[in-house]
Amino acid sequence: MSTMLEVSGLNHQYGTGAAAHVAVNNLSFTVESGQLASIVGPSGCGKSTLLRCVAGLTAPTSGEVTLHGDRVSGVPDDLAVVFQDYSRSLFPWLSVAKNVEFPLRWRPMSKAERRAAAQEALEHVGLAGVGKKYPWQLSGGMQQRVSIARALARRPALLLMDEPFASVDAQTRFELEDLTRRVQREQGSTVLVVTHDIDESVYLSDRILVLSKSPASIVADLTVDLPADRDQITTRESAEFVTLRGEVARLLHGGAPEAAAALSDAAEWDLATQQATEADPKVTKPQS
Ligand SMILES: Nc1ncnc2c1ncn2[C@@H]1O[C@H](COP(=O)(O)OP(=O)(O)OP(=O)(O)O)[C@@H](O)[C@H]1O
Repeated sequence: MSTMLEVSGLNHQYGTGAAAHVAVNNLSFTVESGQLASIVGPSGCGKSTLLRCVAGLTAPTSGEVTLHGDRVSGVPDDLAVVFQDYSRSLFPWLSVAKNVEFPLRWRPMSKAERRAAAQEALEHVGLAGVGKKYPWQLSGGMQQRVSIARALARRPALLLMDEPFASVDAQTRFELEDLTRRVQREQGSTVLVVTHDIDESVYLSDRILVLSKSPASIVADLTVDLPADRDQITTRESAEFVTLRGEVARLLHGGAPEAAAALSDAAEWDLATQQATEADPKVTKPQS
């Protein structure tokens, strides 16, 4: 396997003097071509800052990022990012097909080739029939599928995903995790996912980089030795999954895996309660 991404001695500091805040501290790692790696770390530890530096959206204070050997300075043409907030990343005035085609406008492709690439990407994410609709006519999960299709249409050397499923319900999240794994394997893509969800990092990945509290540094680099064919029920019940989840939890929280499971459950509770409250304001979360 060849190295697709190399991060060397990366530091990032916001502000200067008394207001300075070091968000990322001397991070070094590589991601091999065709690998699906997750970055998991506590809230505010610097995950998004790291991702922005990798994407060329933020210049690191020091250190270097290279993509297939080329130094990243500005957003590389063959890199795509899927963000958490699909509602803000899709253009509401463009049809779904036009949204997916949009980043291809700068490629040396004919209109027909762009249209075909967009259609193929939509088929990959199970949305072959919705090209003429507008994003606001789709469910949240479908909109996030469109964002993924838009990223895939560019056949990126590296696909970055920043908390990509944090804004959808638990069932849709499972579907999107499976979709990501399937598409990644079909296309042999290299994917780096940032998540705060321990279970998701284990289920999705070939490898997990666990980050420390702020400023982010790597506390562990774990290989996920689960079968390539995964299933949301049997994989999550397997002894290997439970052991690895416990290991990540201990590294993150320095405590029992149950504590981390409770944290993950609490996050799902919050989301479910928020959705239920929007539907019926009388619904409230029970006090623990
Ligand atoms: N533009 C900015 N200016 C100053 N400080 C910032 C800026 N962006 C982020 N920070 C700070 O840098 C630290 C890391 O932020 P970052 O968003 O990278 O963390 P994160 O791990 O992605 O957080 P979360 O999991 O909550 O999304 C935080 O303390 C944050 O307040």
